[in-house]
Amino acid sequence: MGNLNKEIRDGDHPDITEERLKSTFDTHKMAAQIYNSQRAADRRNEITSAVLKIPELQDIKPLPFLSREEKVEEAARKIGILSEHLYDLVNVNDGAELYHLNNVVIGGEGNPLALHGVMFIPVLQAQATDEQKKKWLYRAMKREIIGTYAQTEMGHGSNLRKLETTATYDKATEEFVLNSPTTTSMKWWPGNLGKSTNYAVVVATLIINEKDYGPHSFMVQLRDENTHKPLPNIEVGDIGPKMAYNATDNGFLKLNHLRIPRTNMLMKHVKVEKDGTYIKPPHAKMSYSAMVHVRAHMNNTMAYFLASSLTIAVRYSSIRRQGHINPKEPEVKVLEYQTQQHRLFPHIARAYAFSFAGAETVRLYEKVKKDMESGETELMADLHALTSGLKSVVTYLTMQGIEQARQSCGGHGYSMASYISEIYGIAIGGCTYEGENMVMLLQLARYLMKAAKAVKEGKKVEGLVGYLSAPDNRHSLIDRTPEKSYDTYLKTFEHIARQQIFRAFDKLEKMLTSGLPHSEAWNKCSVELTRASRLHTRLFIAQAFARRVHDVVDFHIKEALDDLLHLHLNYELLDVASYALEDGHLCGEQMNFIRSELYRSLGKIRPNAVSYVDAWELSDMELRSVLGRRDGHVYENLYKWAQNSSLNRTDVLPVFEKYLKPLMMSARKNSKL
Ligand SMILES: CC(C)(COP(=O)(O)OP(=O)(O)OC[C@H]1O[C@@H](n2cnc3c(N)ncnc32)[C@H](O)[C@@H]1OP(=O)(O)O)[C@@H](O)C(=O)NCCC(=O)NCCSC(=O)/C=C/CCCCCCCCCCCCC(=O)O
Ligand SMILES: Cc1cc2nc3c(=O)[nH]c(=O)nc-3n(C[C@H](O)[C@H](O)[C@H](O)COP(=O)(O)OP(=O)(O)OC[C@H]3O[C@@H](n4cnc5c(N)ncnc54)[C@H](O)[C@@H]3O)c2cc1C
Repeated sequence: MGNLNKEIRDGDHPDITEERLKSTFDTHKMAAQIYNSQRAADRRNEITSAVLKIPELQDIKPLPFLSREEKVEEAARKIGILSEHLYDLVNVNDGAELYHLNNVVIGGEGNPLALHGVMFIPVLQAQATDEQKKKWLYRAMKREIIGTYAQTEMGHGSNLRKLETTATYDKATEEFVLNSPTTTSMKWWPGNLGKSTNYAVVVATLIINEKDYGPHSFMVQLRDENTHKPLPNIEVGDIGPKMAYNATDNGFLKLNHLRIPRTNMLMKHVKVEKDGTYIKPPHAKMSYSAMVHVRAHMNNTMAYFLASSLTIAVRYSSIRRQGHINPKEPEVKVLEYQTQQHRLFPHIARAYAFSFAGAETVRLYEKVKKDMESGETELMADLHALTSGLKSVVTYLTMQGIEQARQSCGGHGYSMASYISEIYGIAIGGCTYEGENMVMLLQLARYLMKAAKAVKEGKKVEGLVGYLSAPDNRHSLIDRTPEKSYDTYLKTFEHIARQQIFRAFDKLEKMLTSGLPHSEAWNKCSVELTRASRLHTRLFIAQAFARRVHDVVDFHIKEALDDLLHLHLNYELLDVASYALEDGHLCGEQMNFIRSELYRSLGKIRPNAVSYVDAWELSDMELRSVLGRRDGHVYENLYKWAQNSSLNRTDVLPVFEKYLKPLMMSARKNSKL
């Protein structure tokens, strides 16, 4: 039998090889769990190998040494080369293959086609009529035109009802007049809007006969297809550097009474007829589909960002030696410290959990998308609730995990050589885009409050909130039953979420009965409401993890995932235990049990730690991290990496003659006086 860990190679750092030799499971079989099939895991590696053979697709130098302009240019250069090889490298109809190709070749900092693939094409697929698809979608798919999704304005992002960009129907000419009447009405933020795209789906408030019909989507050509110059009545540009994600030209757009044909409104579900008659869509929020598309996929993206940071941190922790546990023995790998394990391993478990919850979410999304094709909208509310909660919880916990990974690398974690700070910057954008996290938690809370009301009225609720009408134990059975089952944990999570949902509900009801208007009462309860949403979502994540482990057939993979799940349940429960201690559902003795199970889990995970992260099969090319190198040879490469610094081009910088020398000379002169 070969090595179970597939990353073992001759010449690797012995400390990392030692870790890999301990693996109890086949890392490539584990990759099949993470990427949802063996075929998908194989394809990732095939794509990476093919890319490595194309010299023009390699980074010209480490990305942190590029200026913003160079980053934008480098991403565009690679997009150009990629299009020559695209059909040989991937199945272009497979989103996961395209996503992987992008991560390997370009990375997370963005590229001119980022929004084209993630929002422009999906919005046309979901909202364009067949005729409109012929006109724009097929050209977009061939990349004859490049587009983006322009919704957010300088003054409004969360509250779509107050978008100031107007699309006023002119019956006489059968046109919409698009206008940005104020500074705050300028579109502000859309990815690639600034410089790359020549088309955009612009979301504007529809006005017919002075009546406001709310946000609707319109296709707008922004630039000439040949010269790329902005068209008349259009002002467009880049919004400037950001915390990260700087290869992307997030942009602004001002429309000055721009006229577009009536047929440029995306009209698959909603219509404005020639005479200005408005025909409602089957569901009022069908036009929000592009946002739901991204939210549904974000769990997997976040799992990927988290796993990338952890791969870097865990590999580095296995070659970094510092200090002693036994003073008579050599310095230990920092991974031996319990604090280091506690800092990293629960986040490894979360990365797996997010990936499994993500797979379930994408399945539901695909079903709803298919239903919507035929005007069926029943599951839209469930999907919106689920994606709103997950988007918020997963991005927030990812942020925590990446920062822990950075700190766990000590000083070198702070260097861009680790690349963790860039991953952090990119990932935390997710807390804001596609709906600010608090706003989206409150969307889920609306759904939860409706379910709580139904239960209070004696109705049975099902599906994602089914547990609200299921029987509950007064006391948790953790450590109270002979068999060790995850059900006792999941029931405890259910209890906690249920209690909080009803606590928020009761508080809200009390305020409403006291005569407070709904919106004011809602605001006064909103912290409790967001807590309810978080607990409900964390329950869903734990359940999704347990469902996946339950379904795994391979004994060794099941055992390894079971260890991670055990860690996850104990760690997460400790994190929210105060809710269960409050009403005596858990007692001090059970808390001691959960804590000792957590520490036991850390020890159980330890031998497989490197293998759990290796199983994500993230190549050196896509990690772009000196600390996270597969071969563990960090130190000599840190030194090589620093040679790229432009400050090292000369021994003496001009600033010496200009500023430092005069400063020192004058100080010396003064001290002689
Ligand atoms: C939802 C809002 C907050 C409120 O909307 P509004 O219309 O004002 O609400 P109300 O009238 O009050 O109605 C509320 C009711 O409506 C229900 N509702 C709301 N939305 C939906 C929905 N989508 N589906 C179903 N139902 C819905 C809601 O439940 C209420 O029902 P009820 O009354 O309680 O019964 C809205 O204002 C809003 O959404 N705000 C947030 C704005 C937002 O999200 N903006 C996003 C702009 S675009 C953007 O940010 C883009 C970012 C790009 C990032 C790029 C990086 C990408 C990386 C990710 C990679 C993804 C990979 C993809 C891979 C692939 O493509 O294959
Ligand atoms: C990297 C990045 C990429 C982006 N890409 C795009 C894109 O391609 N296309 C596009 O159209 N947009 C894009 N955006 C914009 C993004 O979607 C919005 O910034 C986001 O939806 C948040 O809206 P906002 O900026 O108006 O935040 P605000 O709503 O102003 O948030 C400020 C604060 O107010 C709070 N708040 C607001 N409303 C409520 C409420 N009702 N209840 C309680 N609290 C509230 C929020 O929680 C937050 O704390 C992008 C943003 C980023 C950072």
